[in-house]
Amino acid sequence: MPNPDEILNAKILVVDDCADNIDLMLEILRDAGYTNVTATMLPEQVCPLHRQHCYDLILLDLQMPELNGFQVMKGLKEIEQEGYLPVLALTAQPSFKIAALEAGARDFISKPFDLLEVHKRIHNMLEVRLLYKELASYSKQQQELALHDPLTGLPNRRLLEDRIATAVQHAARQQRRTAVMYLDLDGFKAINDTHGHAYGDEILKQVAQRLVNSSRKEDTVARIGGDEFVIVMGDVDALRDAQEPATKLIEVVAQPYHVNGLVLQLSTSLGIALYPDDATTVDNLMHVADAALYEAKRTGKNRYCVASGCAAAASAAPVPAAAPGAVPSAAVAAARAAAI
Ligand SMILES: Nc1nc2c(ncn2[C@@H]2O[C@H](COP(=O)(O)OP(=O)(O)OP(=O)(O)O)[C@@H](O)[C@H]2O)c(=O)[nH]1
Repeated sequence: MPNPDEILNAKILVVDDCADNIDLMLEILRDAGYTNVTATMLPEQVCPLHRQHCYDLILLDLQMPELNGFQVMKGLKEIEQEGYLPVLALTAQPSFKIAALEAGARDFISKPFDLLEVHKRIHNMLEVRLLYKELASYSKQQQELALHDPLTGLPNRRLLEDRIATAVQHAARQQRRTAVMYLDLDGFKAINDTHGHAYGDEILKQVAQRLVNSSRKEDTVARIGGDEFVIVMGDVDALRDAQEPATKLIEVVAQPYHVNGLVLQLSTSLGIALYPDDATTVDNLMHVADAALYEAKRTGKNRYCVASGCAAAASAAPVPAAAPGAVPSAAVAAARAAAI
């Protein structure tokens, strides 16, 4: 529920073609403690002003010569993105009251003003408006959470599948390819076991950031499980367009990590599947990329394999040496041993 300060700080616009009416309303609002109040005598300015300031309340006179309040509300409806018209209509015409509500106003105040009624209606409307905004922002937050991984902020599996489907549709229309790259860090369990889960979390966040920084803006980088990430590349012509980025990703993951005064290195394995060469559905692309990843793990880790012929395309990205003063984890040691 919005608190009294939030209500008094709400953004209010007064619209009236009569300067005396504006002065009176401004005085009423300021006396009541409202701090964020502006006014205009130009009805054609209401939409541009609302687009810019997103008012919590618009006190709108209905009878104005050039553009009346009903026309202003029509314009506001077109630009109001949240679907909530924060209009309180001001009218001296009893017959306009219902018409104003039908046109989208939330409530009305009759002229001449009854002070008590003005205060109550404005307060009640702001309370509902701010509550509506809180709910809208909570619901947006919930949607974000449902589609993103809370640790890294990356898209989760649900959003990833959607992105693959979109990329595949686009590729089908353009007669192009889509690459799905499935990454799994090598020996990550040992990092958790040696340095603790919180330390592992920090590494995962840094890996996520590096993958994002090394990918194109239009690619999707998702985290779909513990130490598993997937990158979707659209607009791919041939396998080599995925192989070069794959090598780069393996290299950036292998750069040293500085966490809690320790320097640590790790490697990653990666499987590549191409639409439409290796599979044509989202599930199958993921499945085939996962199988290629498994092959990369099986043949020594710290490399990529492609779905169509892993052995031939296996990358020989070197396992990085530990930096001076490094504390190599069991994971790195294992990866290095596997690569020798
Ligand atoms: N820190 C942290 N660890 C996680 C999280 N989710 C899963 N894990 C751990 O990540 C590890 C994943 O290890 P695996 O991929 O199974 O095994 P690995 O040691 O990486 O071995 P290979 O994949 O064969 O190289 C497991 O120990 C999980 O408990 C998380 O959110 N944070």
